[in-house]
Amino acid sequence: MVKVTVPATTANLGPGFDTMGMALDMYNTVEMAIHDSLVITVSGEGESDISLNETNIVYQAAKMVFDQVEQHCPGLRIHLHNEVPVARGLGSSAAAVVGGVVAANALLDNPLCEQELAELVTKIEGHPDNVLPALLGGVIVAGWGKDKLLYQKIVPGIQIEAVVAIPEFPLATKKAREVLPSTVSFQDALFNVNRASLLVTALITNNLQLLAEVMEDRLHQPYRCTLIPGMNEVIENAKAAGALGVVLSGAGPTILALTTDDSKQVQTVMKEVFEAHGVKCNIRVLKPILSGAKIDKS
Ligand SMILES: Nc1ncnc2c1ncn2[C@@H]1O[C@H](COP(=O)(O)OP(=O)(O)O)[C@@H](O)[C@H]1O
Ligand SMILES: N[C@@H](CCOP(=O)(O)O)C(=O)O
Repeated sequence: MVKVTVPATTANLGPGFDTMGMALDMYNTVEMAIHDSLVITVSGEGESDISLNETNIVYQAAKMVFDQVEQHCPGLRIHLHNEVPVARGLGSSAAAVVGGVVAANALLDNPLCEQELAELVTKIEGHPDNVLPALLGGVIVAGWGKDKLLYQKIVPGIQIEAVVAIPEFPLATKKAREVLPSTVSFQDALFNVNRASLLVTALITNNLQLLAEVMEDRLHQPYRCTLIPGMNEVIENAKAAGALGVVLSGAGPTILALTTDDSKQVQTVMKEVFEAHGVKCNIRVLKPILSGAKIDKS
């Protein structure tokens, strides 16, 4: 039996749409063993909603590893324990995909190397900005090159915390991608190239002042705010309360505010402004983590 622990992630980080993401200290676990049939059990977040049959994406991801090494996928006994809320923009699907792939690879004595795992989870999820930080930890910048996935892990030297305001309503990433435009203006494209480049620079040089200035986006947030009541007001008021960058976490609806010191005021403001717009939310204070999926084999 193998047990894989996978972190939550916050993808995009504002301007880094489908390109940048960061691992956070909230975890899902996947326990997997070969069995005479497929048996899936779930506890924690999503325990009454997550599929218990072949459509479960942890199983689907695991099966793709067996397919890739041209081995028949046996029956599997899978237990999932989830801390990551489902369809809230904290990488629950990414944690499921990474957990399934890493667990199956471990059951097969790790035939797939890191690059192969990174490319497989990205192909399954469709973009690298949540699955790669879930796999590798830290902040990841990634995208497809001509014939391979290009990625780089950044280890920020700055001590920051992430206040996340997690609305009680779910927003499926698929739905949040459907509202995105097929084309954007040259000015908006240039804006995001500029801010994403400056964001990477701020993280590498530990420049907090620059970080606070550049976590802005024109490619996805202006369109997704129509799906999340109070989103823009939560972002603006959290910044006014002293947060550094405040962005939509992944495809939402969670809003993430980076802070460096006492975040009590930021937490209060985020909760109150969401509630003023009829949205109940949970507030969690998370920390960026530098490690990704971890395997325990017994
Ligand atoms: N622990 C899990 N095990 C299996 N499937 C999961 C798990 N967590 C999430 N999922 C699947 O991922 C879907 C949510 O993915 P998505 O819409 O991308 O939201 P998120 O922003 O949380 O990644 C759920 O509907 C469910 O099908
Ligand atoms: N770049 C994607 C990221 C989705 O992250 P998730 O945690 O919401 O699954 C997007 O913004 O659609």
